[in-house]
Amino acid sequence: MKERNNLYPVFLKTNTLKILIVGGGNVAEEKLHFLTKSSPDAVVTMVAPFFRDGTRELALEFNVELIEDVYQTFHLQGKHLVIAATDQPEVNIRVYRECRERDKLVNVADNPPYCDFYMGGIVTKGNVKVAISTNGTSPTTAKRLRQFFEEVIPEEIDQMVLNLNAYRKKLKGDFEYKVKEMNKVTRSLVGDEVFRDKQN
Ligand SMILES: C[C@@]1(CC(=O)O)C2=NC(=C\c3[nH]c(c(CCC(=O)O)c3CC(=O)O)Cc3[nH]c(c(CC(=O)O)c3CCC(=O)O)/C=C3\N/C(=C\2)[C@@H](CCC(=O)O)[C@]3(C)CC(=O)O)/[C@H]1CCC(=O)O
Ligand SMILES: NC(=O)c1ccc[n+]([C@@H]2O[C@H](COP(=O)([O-])OP(=O)(O)OC[C@H]3O[C@@H](n4cnc5c(N)ncnc54)[C@H](O)[C@@H]3O)[C@@H](O)[C@H]2O)c1
Repeated sequence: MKERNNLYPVFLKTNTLKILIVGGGNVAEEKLHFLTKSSPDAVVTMVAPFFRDGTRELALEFNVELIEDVYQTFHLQGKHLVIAATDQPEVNIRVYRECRERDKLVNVADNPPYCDFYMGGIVTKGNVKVAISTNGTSPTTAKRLRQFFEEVIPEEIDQMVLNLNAYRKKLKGDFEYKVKEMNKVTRSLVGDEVFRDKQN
């Protein structure tokens, strides 16, 4: 059978969930960069004996706690999501194992078999967010698609969702009426051909 992406995307409230990144090198910094680009208010702790200068700058800007230490099991306490990105494969695998034992979601960066979840390519335009996954088959494609959508999705999309939100609040009627009305006013956003098969 043809392969398809069966992953289920969710939009995590990273301002209340606690994230741990193990490692402070290139890969850890890249993961931190994209995490804070999407979620500047994420609650992040990093543990490593060495941190890059760029990581220290990001940590200062985004209020990331840096612990200068080798990874120890107790660092997992209170964490919901864990990303392992050290250059020591045995440390990354230990983090993976100890997270699974504690029912914590874990991602060993760039190592698909050791990921409960993948980081995605992410486009943010105000309230609108698009997340991209290639099922772990081509991170480069995820990056290129992210760049493409950053270019083609207009900044004004945020004003549109705000206007629609305000319009919905003004509508008087039951849920069914509101659904119909919201679909009616947004019909022109998708091509006519969509309506040949669909009711809305
Ligand atoms: C999207 C993004 C998000 C982020 O990092 O936050 C992300 N990788 C990005 C970039 C990127 N990473 C790598 C390259 C070099 C290209 C290359 O070598 O092929 C580039 C491109 C570049 O840098 O140009 C290296 C790499 N990455 C993985 C492997 C292993 C493998 O492919 O098997 C290898 C080879 C390592 C090696 O050879 O040892 C694996 C993963 N990387 C993922 C996410 C997950 C899958 C996402 C999906 O489903 O598509 C997954 C599975 C796990 C994870 O890490 O979560 C971010 C772009 C952000 C942006 O630009 O917006
Ligand atoms: N740099 C890349 O773009 C790239 C791409 C693909 C794969 N990789 C692989 O990913 C791994 C990480 O690469 P990198 O460039 O980030 O390495 P790096 O040398 O820049 O960083 C390694 C980090 O791990 C930390 N570390 C080592 N032992 C630790 C421990 N016990 N507990 C906590 N932290 C510990 C170090 O202090 C350092 O901060 C390597 O195995 C590398 O081969 C790197």
